Amino acid sequence: MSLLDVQRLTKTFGGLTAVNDVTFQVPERGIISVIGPNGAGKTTFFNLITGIYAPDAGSITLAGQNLVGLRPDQVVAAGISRTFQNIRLFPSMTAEENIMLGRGVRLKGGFWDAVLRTGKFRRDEEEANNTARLMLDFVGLSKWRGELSTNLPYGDQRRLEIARALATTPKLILLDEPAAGMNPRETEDLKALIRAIRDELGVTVVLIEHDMRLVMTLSENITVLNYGSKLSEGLPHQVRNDPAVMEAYLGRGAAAGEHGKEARL
Ligand SMILES: Nc1ncnc2c1ncn2[C@@H]1O[C@H](COP(=O)(O)OP(=O)(O)OP(=O)(O)O)[C@@H](O)[C@H]1O
Repeated sequence: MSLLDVQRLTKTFGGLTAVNDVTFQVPERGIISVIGPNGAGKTTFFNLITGIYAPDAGSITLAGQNLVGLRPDQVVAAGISRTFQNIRLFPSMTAEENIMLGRGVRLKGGFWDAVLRTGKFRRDEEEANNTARLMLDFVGLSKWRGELSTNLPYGDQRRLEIARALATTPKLILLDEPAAGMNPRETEDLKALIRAIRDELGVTVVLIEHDMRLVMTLSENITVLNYGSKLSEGLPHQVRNDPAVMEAYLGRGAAAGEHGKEARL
């Protein structure tokens, strides 16, 4: 059984079908990429899985549990966390505090436990602290623990976002363009981190990425979206050699003349 099972998912915005009848399955402990030209529907697809948008049709299950109709925080509690295309850290908080916020969804105590600082609250706080330290260590950012997140180098801010998503102890993590803006060295480090997330934490990874070198060397399976529909799917070399994929990229890339990395499969 797939860990994530998406069947015939569709989402329209007015007259535009952003995601069109997409079926997508992710095996447990897989590293899977979703690629496609700009506007292909990739982020909308993630937004549907994470409860930001409700689909018009189709089903989404995680380990057999239905996710359609859940709020984003409920999807996190069910076991899916994510990072976003643009950095979404709290700049006035330290690296550690940013991660503790991510942990909030797993806390057991309620509002009054926090107000009254009950034993349950203190245990929650201690657990959040421990998780934050473990995750900082895991992504290699221990030295930045007490530093404001805004003062971290760019690549480290992106790693911190991943640490925050991991602090919710997900079954599956969705990474939306994790290598965007990274230099080649940072991208290599990111590749190792993504492998460690799967190999050491046992967390399944799905990423949207435009950096084709990263996608082709890291992914076990690739799904290509184009105008909201699934255009191709398969092993990296199969997708790379699929004429329909080349045409989708080169057609648009050549027309726009500016897609850079995207056009180079
Ligand atoms: N909230 C919205 N309202 C209306 N249209 C939207 C909305 N969100 C996305 N779209 C449209 O849906 C289509 C798919 O957009 P989406 O952002 O999912 O593509 P993408 O593949 O993630 O693109 P990129 O690679 O540029 O990030 C686009 O035409 C976009 O303009």
